[in-house]
Amino acid sequence: MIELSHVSKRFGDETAVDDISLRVAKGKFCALVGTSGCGKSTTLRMINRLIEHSEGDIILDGQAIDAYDPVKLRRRIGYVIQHTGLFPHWNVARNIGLVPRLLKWSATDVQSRVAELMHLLGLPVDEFGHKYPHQLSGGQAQRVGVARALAADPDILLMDEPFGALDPITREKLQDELAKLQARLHKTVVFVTHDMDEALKLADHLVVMREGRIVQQGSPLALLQSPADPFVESLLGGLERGLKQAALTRVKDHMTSMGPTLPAQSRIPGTFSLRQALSMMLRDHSDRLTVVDQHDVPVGELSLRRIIKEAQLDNGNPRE
Ligand SMILES: Nc1ncnc2c1ncn2[C@@H]1O[C@H](COP(=O)(O)OP(=O)(O)OP(=O)(O)O)[C@@H](O)[C@H]1O
Repeated sequence: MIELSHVSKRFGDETAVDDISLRVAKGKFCALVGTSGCGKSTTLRMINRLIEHSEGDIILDGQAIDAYDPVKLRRRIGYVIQHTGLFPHWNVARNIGLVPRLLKWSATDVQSRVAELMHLLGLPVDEFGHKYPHQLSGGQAQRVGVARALAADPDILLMDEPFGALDPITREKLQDELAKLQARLHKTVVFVTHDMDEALKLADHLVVMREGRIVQQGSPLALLQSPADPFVESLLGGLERGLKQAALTRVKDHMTSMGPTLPAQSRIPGTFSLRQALSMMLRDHSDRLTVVDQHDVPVGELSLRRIIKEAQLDNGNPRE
């Protein structure tokens, strides 16, 4: 668990981070969002002591970070940055094995861990192990950065705009891969991004910062349902907020049982989102969908009326 309690950071006269408190439970994914210069990266770097905090307490697994040796602390925490930070004159395998080597793992253990991680990140060791960073695409280099951060199996992963420099398609692919990886590895993650959609997609806990302070934090759905002020609302997409909320809500959680009428022709898997359901209704000129399970067997139905009613309920308005 990571806990920040009344933490501030001053650079000379400037307060970069101003009295913030937040807690990331073990295995949870926390995203820090906010406009440029609001203190996101400083917050992240205080956690691994790349920057020392000026005030307050930062506690990792019950112990104040001041009690750890900074170098040992950083070896326990994975860190991924936007431009990978790979050593250009080292090949991929050597880059990934960096921390295990520093921790004095045996050569055989390092080698098998590197191969395991490269397999996990979709970079076969035979093909990529001997390449140098300049021979990789942006997406491949970023995967190597993630593999390197995971090499010594840290409990905590800090990620600073890791996909910020990638094109939208590669970025989305890496987000999906990270979500899958997280579902499997359950790291405690703090992730900095400018991209609210990326944060909404990945985070269990969303923290919105402005001018060094936290303006709101909570689950993505809670923030979408009741943004604290117009700033948070505009970051969350203003008028698009309804669709973003629908994107986080699954069809199977809102379907009703099959009615007595003929089932609708359009079929949607229950695992799809209400946003995808709305899109399908628009495409098929239909206000009703048949919900199917993984074997394409009908298990319920979803109507436009139902989606709108549920949205009213989620926003705290009574049902009609
Ligand atoms: N080493 C430093 N010395 C002086 N001021 C700094 C230093 N590092 C950061 N700052 C200042 O602290 C404030 C917060 O910076 P920080 O990098 O944490 O913001 P950010 O939210 O991560 O921004 P961005 O999204 O643009 O990366 C900024 O005003 C920045 O100029």
